[in-house]
Amino acid sequence: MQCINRSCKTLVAVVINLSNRSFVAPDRLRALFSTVKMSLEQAKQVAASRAVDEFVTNNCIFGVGSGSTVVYAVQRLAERVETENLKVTCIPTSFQAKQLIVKHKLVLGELDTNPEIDVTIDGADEVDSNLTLIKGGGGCLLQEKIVASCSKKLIVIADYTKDSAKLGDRYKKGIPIEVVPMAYVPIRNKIAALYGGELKLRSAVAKAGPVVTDNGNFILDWLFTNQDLDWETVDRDIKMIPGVVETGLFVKMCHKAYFGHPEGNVVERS
Ligand SMILES: O=C[C@H](O)[C@H](O)[C@H](O)COP(=O)(O)O
Repeated sequence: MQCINRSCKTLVAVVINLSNRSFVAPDRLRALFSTVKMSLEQAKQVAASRAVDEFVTNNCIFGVGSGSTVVYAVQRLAERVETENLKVTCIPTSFQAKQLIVKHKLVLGELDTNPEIDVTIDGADEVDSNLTLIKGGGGCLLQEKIVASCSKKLIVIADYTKDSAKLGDRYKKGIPIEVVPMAYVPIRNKIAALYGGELKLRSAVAKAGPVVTDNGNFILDWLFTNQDLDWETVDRDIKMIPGVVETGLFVKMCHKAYFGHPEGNVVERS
């Protein structure tokens, strides 16, 4: 872990050198970036394992969140199911989550048969000091919010870079808003008129045109400018606009958050 810290410091030095226009060998730079990325993955993994160890119990109904951090939670869950012979029914929050459940040979459930979930473990794009969340960086906000709303507890797992005092301090891509495709322009205008900022239709990476969600909708990313808004009111106001399906604002839903650090420690907030 000291090695990771050293690498982070070296990377900072490299960036300073770059800004001073000193020469840096590309291979060395690539290696440093990859070390920092590795340490972020380790941070996600320790947070995920801690949450699964603390909240998953025998016979529980378990909501499986979406995103890269949740991958580690499902891996840890599969280990525990195997070694402790646990019975856990998993409710997915996305196509990705469903694939993870199937890949790890876990029991797949659905809200039709399990409308009450004991605990859901999910990632987040940003978590503020009140446990208000921005979610939906991966486009899964709608099913994530439905599953969270059916859960006795929503537990967030994240690396330390998601831990924020105020929304917008660290996550710069805005608040995702899932909308019915035909309404994206009027919705964009109405939100800008209500609260300001800029709304961008999210573009797909390996496809021409916009991202289409698991539910066949579009995503607007709202780059808000006022960080001191009452997020509960904002969430309600935006959802009143016809054509808005859901927002990535999760207010008063999160029970506890675990932030993993590269050194292996986990900071908890509840
Ligand atoms: O739509 C995606 C979800 O809200 C994710 O939980 C969120 O984007 C965090 O993902 P990651 O764990 O990859 O940072």
